[in-house]
Amino acid sequence: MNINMKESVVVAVREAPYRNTGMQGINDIERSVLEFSRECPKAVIVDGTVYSFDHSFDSKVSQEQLYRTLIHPLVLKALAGYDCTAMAYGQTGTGKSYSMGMSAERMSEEHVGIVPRCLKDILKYMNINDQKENHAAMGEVFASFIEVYNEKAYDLLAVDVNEPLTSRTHPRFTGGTCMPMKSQKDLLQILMLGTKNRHVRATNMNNNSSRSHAIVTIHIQQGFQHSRLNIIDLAGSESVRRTGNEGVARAEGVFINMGLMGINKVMASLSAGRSLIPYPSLNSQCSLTLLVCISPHASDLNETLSTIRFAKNAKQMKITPQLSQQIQQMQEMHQNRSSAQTTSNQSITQNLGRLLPNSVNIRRRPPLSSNPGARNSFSISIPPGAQPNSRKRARRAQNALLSSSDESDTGVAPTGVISPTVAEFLKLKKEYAELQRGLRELREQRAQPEVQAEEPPLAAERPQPSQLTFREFNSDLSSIAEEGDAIPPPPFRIFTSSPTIYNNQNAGLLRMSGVSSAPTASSSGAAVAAAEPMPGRLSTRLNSRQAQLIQDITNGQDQRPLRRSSRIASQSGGPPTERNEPAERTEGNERAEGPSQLRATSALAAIGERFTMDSTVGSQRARLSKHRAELLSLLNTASVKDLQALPQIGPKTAMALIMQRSVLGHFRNWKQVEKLPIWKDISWSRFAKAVCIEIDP
Ligand SMILES: Nc1ncnc2c1ncn2[C@@H]1O[C@H](COP(=O)(O)OP(=O)(O)OP(=O)(O)O)[C@@H](O)[C@H]1O
Repeated sequence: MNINMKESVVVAVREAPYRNTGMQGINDIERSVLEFSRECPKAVIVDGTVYSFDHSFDSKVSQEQLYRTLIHPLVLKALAGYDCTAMAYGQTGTGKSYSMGMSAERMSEEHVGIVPRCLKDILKYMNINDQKENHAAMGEVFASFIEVYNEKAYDLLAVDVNEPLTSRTHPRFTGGTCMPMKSQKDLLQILMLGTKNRHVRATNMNNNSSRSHAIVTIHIQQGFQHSRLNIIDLAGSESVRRTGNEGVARAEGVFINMGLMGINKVMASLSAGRSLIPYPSLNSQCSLTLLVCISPHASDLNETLSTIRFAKNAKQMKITPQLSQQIQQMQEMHQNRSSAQTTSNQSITQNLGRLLPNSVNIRRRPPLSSNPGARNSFSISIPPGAQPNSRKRARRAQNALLSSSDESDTGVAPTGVISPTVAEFLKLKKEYAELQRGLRELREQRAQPEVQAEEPPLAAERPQPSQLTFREFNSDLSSIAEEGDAIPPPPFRIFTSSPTIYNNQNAGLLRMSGVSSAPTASSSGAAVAAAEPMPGRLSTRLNSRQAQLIQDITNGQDQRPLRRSSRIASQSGGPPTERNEPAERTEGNERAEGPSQLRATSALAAIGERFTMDSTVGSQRARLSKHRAELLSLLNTASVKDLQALPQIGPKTAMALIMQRSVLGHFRNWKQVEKLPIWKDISWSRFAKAVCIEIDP
């Protein structure tokens, strides 16, 4: 799923079922004023006029579909650190509370509403489970439940719910009692308490009409990062005449309408570009998803049109979602610490460009369009007198709408800010998969003898180990492993399991045909050309090869091959470079790769050196220690993207590492890294094995 973190306002419309006939469809007595068309899923036709929103749901939409399409992206945004609000608006009795899932009464799976579904996903993504020990949890989740009744806020979870939050005992609005959430059971409890305490009353329009605006806030705490997901069920707009309310109920109705008017004013202010809005969940930095519920009844047409107007105005709001301040500070810290990273990222991109086929797209996103709120909020009117074939015309209009909204989609571009967000994860994951595919293809090409014979790469053109970028190096590791000719056995216990480093996801398996298991420098060129795909597990193969090599070393025959660049150089007739010699770095290279990049590459080069280590235990230990230090410094400076180039580090782990690093300042040692709550099950030991830092020297 592609989520635009900067998409500010999403507006959807949902048709309510018929009040008397339930879901049976068109009522005999009252005609429906709403029409939906499959060809134009974003539009709703209200009494012949087409209105287009971001989503349009008829009365048959399930709660699950509604949640997945409309709210799930908001949950991901909240997890990525944005404050978000989902709000239901509409006439009384049109299903706002039902959609939002504010009630604890009807909890069969089919009818579960938005609040429980949000919490379920948030707990899942944050790895919070009350059945398990929460050592692997990514943070904590809390929830509060308040209502605004007759213009006063009440904490529905407080001991004394009749004490308004704004009273003297609470000099400042506190946001209500926050309860820790570890499971759906915890949520059910607060929903039950809240529903019990919330003001509801039977009216002519709804047996269980909410008389207050209710707000469930899910607080997501990840390190210093605190984001909120507000889920608001507004009380329904009502006409005193139609509800037939008298006395207190009538007064409530007046307050409800006043409150809704206040929200209208806020929206007008936001549309006018003002940013100082005294509403925590409806402001210029909070992503908003608005669900408007409308009635199909002809007798409700005025209210329906008024609701549609509200929705159209909402779409005009100028909202720029911002990461919470703490995250922004952390990002700044991170950017300062690795200011050279941008340059290095660029060089990674350039270098990857060299390595990858043209089809692999690693471009940055284009900048944000100037007015993102202005799209998808338009309508086409069919003049009432212009029948008889208004439906046909409406459909034509819809088609026009469809194509124009598609065009506008391409016009609105997401931000160019590279933030460690869920969208980034998804995008990076995709990019990485493409990248690996590209590398595989490239390797396959390289493995073809005729290609090699035609254009042997010159040693000078080949990137030397210390010049390699992060991913190149990784790919180099795997391609070296694939060539399979150069891997020395681990002569002491530290490396007994080190072959897993080659067995990362990049590794397509190749075997050497017609060459010995430990080829010499002179044979290695031919060996590369003779490489061919071989099924099976690399680690198993390496183990048998190790055994052979251990034997060779024990017999005093050091047949370690030269490094890859040397082999290639010898292939092209040039002089082989010195084994393990640090690559010469030109001035241009220095500039292209920032310090952190150089650290990254040298750290990885240290991993590479393991292939050609001397056999003395002392020097091995010294190298391992250097390698560990360099890799740690890499962990302290690398970006989310770069971290993912390490074996066993996926987007989530990379992001979690960055978060932890921001919280701790930097990682002091590997023990500290090992203790981080980000490693699940055996993921730490896998990672430690894969990057060869598993045993303290
Ligand atoms: N899509 C739906 N499917 C099944 N039942 C629904 C649906 N929408 C609403 N209902 C039912 O209609 C009734 C009124 O819905 P609900 O109380 O959610 O309306 P509301 O808009 O919140 O009203 P109010 O503003 O007066 O509180 C409830 O009994 C609810 O269960």
